[in-house]
Parts: sequence; structure tokens; C-alpha cells
Amino acid sequence: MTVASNAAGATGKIPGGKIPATIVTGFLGAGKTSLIQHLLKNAGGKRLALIINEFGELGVDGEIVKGCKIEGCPDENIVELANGCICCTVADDFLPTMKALLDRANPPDHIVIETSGLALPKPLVKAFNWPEIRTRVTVDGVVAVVDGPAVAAGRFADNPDAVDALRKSDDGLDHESPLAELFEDQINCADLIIVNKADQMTGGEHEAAQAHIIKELQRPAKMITARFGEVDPRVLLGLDAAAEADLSARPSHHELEGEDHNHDDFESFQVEIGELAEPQQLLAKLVPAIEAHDILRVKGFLAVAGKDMRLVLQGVGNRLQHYYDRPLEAHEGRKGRIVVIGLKGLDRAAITAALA
Ligand SMILES: Nc1nc2c(ncn2[C@@H]2O[C@H](COP(=O)(O)OP(=O)(O)OP(=O)(O)O)[C@@H](O)[C@H]2O)c(=O)[nH]1
Repeated sequence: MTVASNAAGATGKIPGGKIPATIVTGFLGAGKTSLIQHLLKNAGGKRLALIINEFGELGVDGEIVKGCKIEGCPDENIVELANGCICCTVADDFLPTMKALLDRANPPDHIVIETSGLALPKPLVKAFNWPEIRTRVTVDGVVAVVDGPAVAAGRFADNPDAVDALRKSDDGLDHESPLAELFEDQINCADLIIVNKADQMTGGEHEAAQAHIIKELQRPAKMITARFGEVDPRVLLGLDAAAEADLSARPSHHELEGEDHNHDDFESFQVEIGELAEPQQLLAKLVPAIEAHDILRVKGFLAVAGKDMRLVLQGVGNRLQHYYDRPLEAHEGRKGRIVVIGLKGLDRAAITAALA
């Protein structure tokens, strides 16, 4: 979990004195961090506090936000806590973090929470009914960021073959496609759905993505499209949904599992990567490894010979992106680390060997 706050300005408090909070959900790599970066840069003086949660043990998203050096968002306001979905660590992590934010001498105008890509949003919304925070904060809205091209390609459709294969490797699997269930839970908790990566979709793909969302949507929600999460903050904030008060209208596949569900369908691990002669040295090995092992998400930081800057690596499916974001610090050394996330059963040894 990462906490950050930005520049001073107008109060966002709503009548009754409660501070509004926005929960940003969405599958791995859909564009949540991009949306939040855009929001922080365009907050127009509103004092936002940001809580970022990650599934993998490496806190990449918070580091990326820090690396942007957004004015008014100093590093000392950023606290990392990765390695666990916020929906599973509500009592241990989320509640104390919220209380600390609210107890600040100058509390934020609006709180934005980025959940991990594997988190179920509903348990988090439920946490806003806890006595310690219910009188002080309300969920202004749940925003689901969707990877438009991936939806259009059927990534979140029920896939009986894939589920059968997973069942064979795990007798305990007692539900439908984990990706489809998670996707449905995330959109069916949302007040606003953002179909992101519009730049990567043709008109037909756009229609296919929308049609799939509408088919799975069981409640009314606004839907807009975006590229790189560039959404006007006036659209994003101020939904005034009070989501914690209408939980029963937000259906979930995990209703019966209570709050003690876990994420056994997915796993993540880290790979250390020595200094690269050039980025291509790793990229050339990564694409075949991603395809061979159906890796869902790769992200991390790398060192390249002769470069003083840190190389950020992002992979969503087999689409890779890399860029230098900030100078490497002496204590970081000249090696890199990436986190690999996929469905349970990843062949860690084979993937690590392939990237060595
Ligand atoms: N082409 C394109 N790429 C995008 C867009 N939005 C995000 N990306 C890229 O997709 C990758 C993942 O984006 P993030 O914003 O980190 O996604 P995320 O949802 O925060 O990812 P996790 O926190 O790992 O779940 C990055 O390489 C982004 O640059 C978009 O609209 N178009």
C-alpha cells in the first residue's frame, strides 16, 4: 500500500462533513495507475490522498508514481505496502492507513484508493461501514478501469477449456473462469466504468468490448472510454454514490465466501535480472516466455549498462512497454527486479531460466 498526497487547495468535504473516497478497481494492467497519475497531475489544487495496493511483493505502482515527481506529491508522503490484496488485509492495513490519514492535522479533501488488479472491490467498500471510519468518510464512487482490447479479445469471457485445464491441475477449483469472475465482480461493483486503451481498439473491437460489458453488467453504471486513463477529474470525482450504503445492489460471485476469501487462483513471484547490455536483451526473451506460460502481467525496474537512469518495464499480456523514468540511486545497485503474475501453476523455474 502506498500513501501520497498532493497540493493544497479547495476542500472536497461533502455535506455532513464526510470526506469523499474513490475506489479504483480493474484487472491487472488495465490502466489504474495511469488514471491516477493523470488525476494527480490535473487535480486543480484539490488535496488528494492516494492509497495504492499491489498483489506482488514488489511495490512497483507506488514507485512509478514517485518517479513522476508530481508537484505537491513529495516522496515522504508515500508509504509502501505491497504483497497482498487490499480486500484480504482490510483490518491489518487499510483501516490503520485510513485512520492515520484522517487523523492528520490537515486531512485530505478526497481519498483515492487504487486496489490491486486481483482485488475484489466489495469487501473494501464494506470496510467503509466500520465504526472507526463510517462517520468520517463516504465512498463517492467505485471506478472500474477496463482493458478494452483485452475484453474485446475475449480475455474475460467464460472459457470452458481453460477452466477445465485449471481444474485438472487443481481439484479444489470449484468455480468458473477466475478471470471472468473477477471481471464481473469488478464491473458489478462500479458506478463508473472506464473502457481504457481506446487507442488500441478498432471500431468493431470497441463495440465488442462494450457489448461484453453490457452483457455481464447487472446494475446501472456510467460507461466512458479513455486512453491512458486520461479522464477529466470532474467526471471521476464527485459521483456522490455513497456506495457503502447500497452494498446489496452490487452483486458479487464471492458473496458466500465472507471476508476470508483469498486469491488462490493466481500467483506472483520475482525474478532478479542482472545489468542488461541493452533493453532488447531481455525483451527478446520475455515475449516468448509470456506466450509460452500465459503470463498475465510483468512489471519492474531494470539497470542498463552505461545508463544512469532506471528503466521501467511494463508488460500486459504480450504487450511490452519500457522507458527510463528517473536516475538510479546508489543503494539500488546495478541490477533489476521484475514481478511476474499469472494463474496458479506458473512454472517458476522455467520462466526464471528463460529470462536469465
Ligand atoms: N496503448 C495504451 N497503453 C496503456 C493505456 N493505459 C495504460 N497503458 C499501458 O498499460 C500498462 C499498464 O498500465 P497501468 O496503468 O500500470 O495499469 P494498472 O491497472 O495500474 O496495472 P496493475 O496495477 O499492475 O494492475 C502500462 O504500460 C501503460 O502505459 C492506454 O490507454 N493505451
